[in-house]
Amino acid sequence: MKILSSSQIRDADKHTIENEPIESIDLMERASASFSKWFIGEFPGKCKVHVVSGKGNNGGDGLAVARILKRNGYEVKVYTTSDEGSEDFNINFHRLPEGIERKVVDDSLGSIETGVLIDALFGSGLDRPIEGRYAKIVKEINQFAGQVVSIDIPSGVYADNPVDGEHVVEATHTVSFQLPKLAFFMAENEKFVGDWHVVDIGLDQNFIDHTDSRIHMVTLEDVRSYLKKPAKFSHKGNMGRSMLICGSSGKMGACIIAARAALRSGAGLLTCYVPAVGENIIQTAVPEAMAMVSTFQDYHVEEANFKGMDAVGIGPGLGTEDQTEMALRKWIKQLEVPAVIDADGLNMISSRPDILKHVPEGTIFTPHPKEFSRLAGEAEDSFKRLEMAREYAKKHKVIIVLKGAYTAVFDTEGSVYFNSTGNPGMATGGSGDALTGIITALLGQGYSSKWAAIVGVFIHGLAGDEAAEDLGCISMTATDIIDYLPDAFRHVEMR
Ligand SMILES: NC(=O)C1=CN([C@@H]2O[C@H](COP(=O)(O)OP(=O)(O)OC[C@H]3O[C@@H](n4cnc5c(N)ncnc54)[C@H](OP(=O)(O)O)[C@@H]3O)[C@@H](O)[C@H]2O)[C@@H](O)CC1
Ligand SMILES: [K+]
Repeated sequence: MKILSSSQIRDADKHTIENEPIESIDLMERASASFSKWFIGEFPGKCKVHVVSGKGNNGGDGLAVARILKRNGYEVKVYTTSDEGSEDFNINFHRLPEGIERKVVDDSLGSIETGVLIDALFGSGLDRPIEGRYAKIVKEINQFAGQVVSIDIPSGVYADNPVDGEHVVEATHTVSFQLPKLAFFMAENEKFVGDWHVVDIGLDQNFIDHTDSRIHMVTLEDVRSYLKKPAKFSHKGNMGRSMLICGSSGKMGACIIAARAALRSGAGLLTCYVPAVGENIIQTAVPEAMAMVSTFQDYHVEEANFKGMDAVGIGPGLGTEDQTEMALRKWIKQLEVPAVIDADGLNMISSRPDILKHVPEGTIFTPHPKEFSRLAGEAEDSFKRLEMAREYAKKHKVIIVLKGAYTAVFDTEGSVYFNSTGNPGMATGGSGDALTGIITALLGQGYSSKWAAIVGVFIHGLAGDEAAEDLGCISMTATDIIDYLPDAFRHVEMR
């Protein structure tokens, strides 16, 4: 699914009005009906609803929603910051039926004790920080003890830029029209956006399809269409020969997790290249994998032999010994197959950036934000980090998997794909090692680097979601994520 900027959405809105054709006020009615349908589903008990409307079209939506909810049996009170506003605001202001309490407010809503508050103060037309009387209203909204539902976007949040003021509505839910907004994927906006939802308002799909956007959200349908099904005559040899270069004394767990995840992701033949300390451990814990053993006891020092391999995963539990760093340099120089580099592998590249020039095009890096800042420098905010990661991926011709609440995959052409699965329970030791194993296995099965990363991240998150459903976010471990991989793959396969 594409993510469009505010101005692109405005163009889609204009195009729809001209070409459907539909009057602007009727499009507002359609949007408000979609919002109300969501609202009624979420709050079926006929609670008291407080609608706070600004003077623009976001406020106009609020007024139409007030009318629709009243018709559906809710007790509704409307607060407007003026009695006049945009053309469509004015029409909906006059359409407010009897029986809806109205209040034109200056800088205070007055005391609101119960019910649900709908925030329609500002939408995508916000163009400066919220100040003065509006700031006081936002403060009151944030002091309200009940749930706050923002129409389209929380007031004070910009769709495409970082928040620049102190006064921003902290919504429990945000119901966005047609498409999600880039702002929803940024960690610092989580407290403003709450849980977000998208409702269809019937903007011209053809227009959206032909609008150029390099920002996407990966959906189940996307992954479904890219998932390779094993051919009828497949055998272990053509399901990919993959190698994981992993482990050091005290860090063999990372290796076991990556190996198990790779096997659960369809790796045909898996070899784990480990230091001697790891031989018995890996052979016992993961009997399905072969072990290639370094002569050195505690960590990696030598060249691995990649001959006959289809994909390589480098990183889980490697440690950052100087000699391992020397080895990493050699591995990277002799890489001729697709590879994913994670964790200690990335840390070593950060401390020796000259290694970068030897990294083959299309290699996948899977940093979390801290690892990314070691690679590319600190970013002021998530929007800047997004631009930095996009530039880094383009410049070095690598695929970046930037891990976070919404893990983002950056391809070498400047496009970014936000993942839509996963939960906070996955921020647990070993979770990243599992992802490395999954992506290595997919590379081995012939997925392009970009789609191995996108599909791998989605499946990893989906397995985490299935695990969380049964076990809860607090108790789940990386091993649980692996145990739920079969469910996740089945879920994607199901039609
Ligand atoms: N996309 C779609 O297809 C559809 C979109 N729809 C809806 O339209 C919404 C966008 O509406 P919108 O353009 O009228 O803007 P909105 O946010 O209501 O602001 C209005 C005015 O507020 C002002 N203002 C700005 N910042 C300010 C500040 N800090 N402090 C004080 N004032 C400030 C500024 O006016 P100014 O004061 O500069 O004259 C601005 O023009 C969108 O979010 C969605 O809900 C649906 O109805 C139908 C389909
Ligand atoms: K709003």
